[in-house]
Parts: sequence; C-alpha cells; structure tokens
Amino acid sequence: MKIAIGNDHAGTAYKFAIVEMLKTMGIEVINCGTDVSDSVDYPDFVHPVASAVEEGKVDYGILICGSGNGVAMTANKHANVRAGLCWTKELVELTRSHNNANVLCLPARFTAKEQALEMVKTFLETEFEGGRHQRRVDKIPLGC
Ligand SMILES: O=C(CO)[C@H](O)[C@H](O)[C@H](O)COP(=O)(O)O
Repeated sequence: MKIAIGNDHAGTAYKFAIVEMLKTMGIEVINCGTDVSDSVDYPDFVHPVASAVEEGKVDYGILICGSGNGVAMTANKHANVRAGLCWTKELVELTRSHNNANVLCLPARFTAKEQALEMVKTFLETEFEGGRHQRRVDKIPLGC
C-alpha cells in the first residue's frame, strides 16, 4: 500500500507521528507536507496529495491542518477525490464504509495525537460497504 500525506504548519508534529506509525506497518509513504512549523498556505501542500490520489499514484491520502476544513475543501476540488473530515473513530468508520473516502482529513488543533493515530488505523482497516452507498457515491460528481 502507498499513501501520500500532506500538512501545513499546524499539522507537522502529527504528520511525523503518523508517518512513523505507517512505516512500522510496512506502508510506503510519500511526504508532501511541510516539515517545519513556519507558517505556510495549506493548498500548496494539499494539491500534490490530492493529485496523487486522483491519478491513482497512491491508494489513499492523509491531510492535516488546524481545523481540517481547509485541507478537506481543497482536496475535494479534485476529481475522484472523496476527502472526509473526521474527529472521532466513528466518523472515520462512516466516511470509509458509507462514503468510500480515499482521503482522511484530520484537525490537529482539535484532536489528541493518540486519537489521530487511532483514526488513521481505523481508516485503513475499514472497508467500503457498497450497495446503496455505491449508488450515492456515484452521484457525487457534477454532471451525474
Ligand atoms: O486550519 C487550517 C485551515 O483550515 C490551517 O491550519 C490554518 O493554519 C488555520 O486557518 C489557522 O491559521 P494560522 O495561520 O495558523 O493562524
């Protein structure tokens, strides 16, 4: 499995913790985020992750900013990207099982680091249910 990860200055510390965990799980990680805490603009670090998902270069994307909203809004501009903003394990289960999310967006300033790690694990372990959810996901793109 291959994952692209991106973050702004609010998500740097969480990014490093997530990358370390993913590597111990044997997952290849492409780091598209900033590695320092100097102020940056999140879209600059989101588009490379969303493009990698859109083009099928990675299986999933993970994005982290302060609230999670900016990265989610940016990623969802890309075709075939379904980015879900989650702050509980239950929301992660739902965004995978019902929405077939391929990008997980995390709010670093509103969740504990341990909880963020648990949410990433849940994201990778939860399967899309298909069925009625497939029909709905198929209707998400404009023009459908
Ligand atoms: O949460 C964010 C975008 O949705 C970003 O992390 C921004 O950093 C946030 O808007 C706060 O900005 P600041 O420059 O860190 O004060």
